[in-house]
Amino acid sequence: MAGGKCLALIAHDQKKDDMAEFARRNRETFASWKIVATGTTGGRVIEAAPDLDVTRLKSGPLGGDQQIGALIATGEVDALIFFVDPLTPMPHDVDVKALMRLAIVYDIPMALNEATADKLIATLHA
Ligand SMILES: O=C(CO)COP(=O)(O)O
Repeated sequence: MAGGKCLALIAHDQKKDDMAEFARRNRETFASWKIVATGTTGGRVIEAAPDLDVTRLKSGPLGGDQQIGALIATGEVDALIFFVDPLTPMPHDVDVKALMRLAIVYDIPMALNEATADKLIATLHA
C-alpha cells in the first residue's frame, strides 16, 4: 500500500447500490487514490468503476472491517467512507464499532453517510 493517498470504502448490504453509484459518480476524483474496500463492497465498486485501483480485503463479517482498522492503525488509510445501514442488526457489530473507534483514535476523516461523504469528497479534489 506504499505511495499515494489511500481511501477506504465500505457499505453495508442495504447501502451497496448507493456506494456503487457513489463510486461511479466520483470515479474521476478517486482515480488518483488507492482504494481499499471490504470484499463485497470492493466487488461492487470495481463493477461500477473498473478503472479504479481497488484492493479487496475480506468481507466485513469475516474480518474485513478489522483489516481496514489495522490499516488505519498503521497509518495506511487517509480517509474512510462507510455507508452504514442503521436499521439492520449485524453479527459483526462489534467489528464495525471497533473500526469507527480506530478512525477516531487516529483522527482520520470518516464519513458514515452519503451526505457527509459528498462533503468529504469535495475536499479531496485539492
Ligand atoms: O459488512 C461490511 C462492513 O461492516 C461490509 O462487508 P462487505 O463489503 O464484504 O459486504
